[in-house]
Amino acid sequence: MRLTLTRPDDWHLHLRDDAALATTVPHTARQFARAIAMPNLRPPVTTTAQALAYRDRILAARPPGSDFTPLMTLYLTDRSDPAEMRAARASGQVVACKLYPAGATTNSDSGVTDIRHIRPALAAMEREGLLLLVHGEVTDPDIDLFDREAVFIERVLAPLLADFPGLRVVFEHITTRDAVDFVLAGDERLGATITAHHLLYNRNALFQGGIRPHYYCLPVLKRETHRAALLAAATSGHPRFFLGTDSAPHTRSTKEAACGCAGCYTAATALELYAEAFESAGALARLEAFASFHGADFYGLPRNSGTLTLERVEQAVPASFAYADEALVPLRAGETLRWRQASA
Ligand SMILES: NC(=O)N[C@@H](CC(=O)O)C(=O)O
Ligand SMILES: [Zn+2]
Ligand SMILES: [Zn+2]
Repeated sequence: MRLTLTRPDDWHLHLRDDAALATTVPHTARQFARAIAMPNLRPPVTTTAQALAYRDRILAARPPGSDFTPLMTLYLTDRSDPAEMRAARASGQVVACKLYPAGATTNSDSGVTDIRHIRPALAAMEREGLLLLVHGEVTDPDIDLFDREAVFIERVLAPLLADFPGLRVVFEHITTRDAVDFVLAGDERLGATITAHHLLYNRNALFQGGIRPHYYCLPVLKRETHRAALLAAATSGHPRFFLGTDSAPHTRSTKEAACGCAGCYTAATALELYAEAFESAGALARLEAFASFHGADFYGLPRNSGTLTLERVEQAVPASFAYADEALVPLRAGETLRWRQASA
């Protein structure tokens, strides 16, 4: 069996930088025409000049003949300058800014400590037509880790949407039924990305016979009722849910550690993982819209031409990839996937 889709885009991706790009860029370029390049580098990408320089490094890592296009983002901080938003828009390469609540996730220590600090920047984004992408978790240590997304909706996201009625917002890597319901109840300014791993796994995967660091990401996997709600949303055909892998590489030694990093690496087999999830719901016919249409439409960008074909032939996932001078362990390392990309 074969499944041919319009070439998809990844609306949430971590490519990292420098030597890492030699691994990450070819993996993503093999499947995706475009990807939103997350700005949580060290130091973070906070200016248009930094974003354009980062873009050049990504382009230089493309395989020969690849037309893969990174879409650039800026990292919001307490000191984000509204004037930077005009420069970002004028560059034609920066499409969005990313809100990381300070301390919420990997490389978020320069993130925003209070939304009030970025009100001028948000107003400028609204004027310039830049999207706001959010890591939607509160960082309040009194809030249970599994409740941080739901509390973010109520404390931060709902007021923010009300205060900036012209801002388009993507609720990134949603993990709960609460987030699905909030997006469904929202207007056309609010979209959401969903990862393959949150469609395929619930939190049991983290503890299957022992602790499984390669299933640890943020927001953390939730209980089965939430996974089921995400799968229903992704396969519903609703246009404001779209593909964002959140593929987030960390070296083996920083994952398999006493205090391991958050992030699952899925870019090398992203479409195969999504195909498994959609097949499990009997919804393969809806994969193309989720992967290739809804995101482009939400961002106001043209849909891609060209196609990607998956075939229902098993493939083994490598135990690891070379990554700078270290090893990178992908999700499902050493296991088998039901689908593989044809001839690429
Ligand atoms: N998702 C993750 O667990 N990690 C991401 C950061 C993020 O997307 O929150 C990373 O950069 O490693
Ligand atoms: Zn995040
Ligand atoms: Zn991410």
